[in-house]
Amino acid sequence: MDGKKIGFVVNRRGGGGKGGKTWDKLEPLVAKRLAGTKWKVEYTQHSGHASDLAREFVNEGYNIVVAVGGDGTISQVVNGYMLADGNAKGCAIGIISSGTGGDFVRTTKTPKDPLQALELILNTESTLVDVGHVSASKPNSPSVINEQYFINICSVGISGSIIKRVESSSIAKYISGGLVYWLYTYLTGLVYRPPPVKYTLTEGPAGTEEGKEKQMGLYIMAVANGRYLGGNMHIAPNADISDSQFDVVCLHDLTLTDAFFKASPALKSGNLMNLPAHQAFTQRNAKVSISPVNAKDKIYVEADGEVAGVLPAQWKIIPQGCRMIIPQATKSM
Ligand SMILES: Nc1ncnc2c1ncn2[C@@H]1O[C@H](COP(=O)(O)OP(=O)(O)OP(=O)(O)O)[C@@H](O)[C@H]1O
Repeated sequence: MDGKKIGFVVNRRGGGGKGGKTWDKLEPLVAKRLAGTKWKVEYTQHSGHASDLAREFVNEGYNIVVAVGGDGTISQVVNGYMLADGNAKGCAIGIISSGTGGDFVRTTKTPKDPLQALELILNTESTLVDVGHVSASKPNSPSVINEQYFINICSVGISGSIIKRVESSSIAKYISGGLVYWLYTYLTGLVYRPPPVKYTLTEGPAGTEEGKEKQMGLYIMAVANGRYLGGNMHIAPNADISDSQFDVVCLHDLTLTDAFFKASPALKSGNLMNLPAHQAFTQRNAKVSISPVNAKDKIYVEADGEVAGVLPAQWKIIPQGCRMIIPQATKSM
């Protein structure tokens, strides 16, 4: 750690307060372990603050920025890092997971134990991983485009509706994050009807099969860098965070019965491709675009578990855009 500077971005609210508890236990050990090394902790004060803090750490020449929180915090740290050009500045991201869903660390196999995660950060070389980028319309001003990075999965369809309901919910402050998510997943499942959308996978020359615009009734399309979403749904079992491509996994034109009795169990077990081809497909792509057939349909896009906008939206991958300290075995998954 000679001469290195380490910044910790701590979301004390992550995992319904688990982030704060994790950090309080870890801080004395960090102080001991990093004696003689320059390190600093900053606490998030509001939603989105983790991005600003990560950007400041990168700009101040920190070599490692550690996200202490859940998928939302990791995602915001990645956004700040990308905006500050962290890779070019020789900075890497570390993760101490203390959130609710923990989907990204499930893919990277980052230890759940905070002490083990800290030791990993202090003793492992960083590796280059891909970063996703999405541009989507702002929900209340469709002419304004929201651009952001994501590290795990960005999805649209029922998942976007669930996240939108969770974020707007007034009961969220009274019951646990996991329970709120579970509740809205079932409620949304009952009322969701796949809206018609147009989509293109990979930009091929107009008129060719590659760049051809197609149409479907959208149940869910996951533009995946990582493998899990929604707290352990194994939606993209073959996704690789360093192959320079997304795994695009799509479920479409499902009836309510098929969604509950076929798609949900298949999602949990990672066997989506056992569904018939007219209801599911998976494809490797670096670029994706989707727009609603009916302009008035508000179809929500979520990125790393937070609302990122509404359709129309476009995705592109930034190959090896970010340095991350993750277990070595996940380099070539
Ligand atoms: N001080 C704060 N006040 C209010 N919200 C905050 C604060 N700090 C962070 N947040 C927000 O808390 C949200 C949730 O954080 P995070 O994703 O780390 O935990 P989680 O949702 O419990 O875990 P997961 O995303 O893994 O399910 C993020 O949207 C973040 O912007």
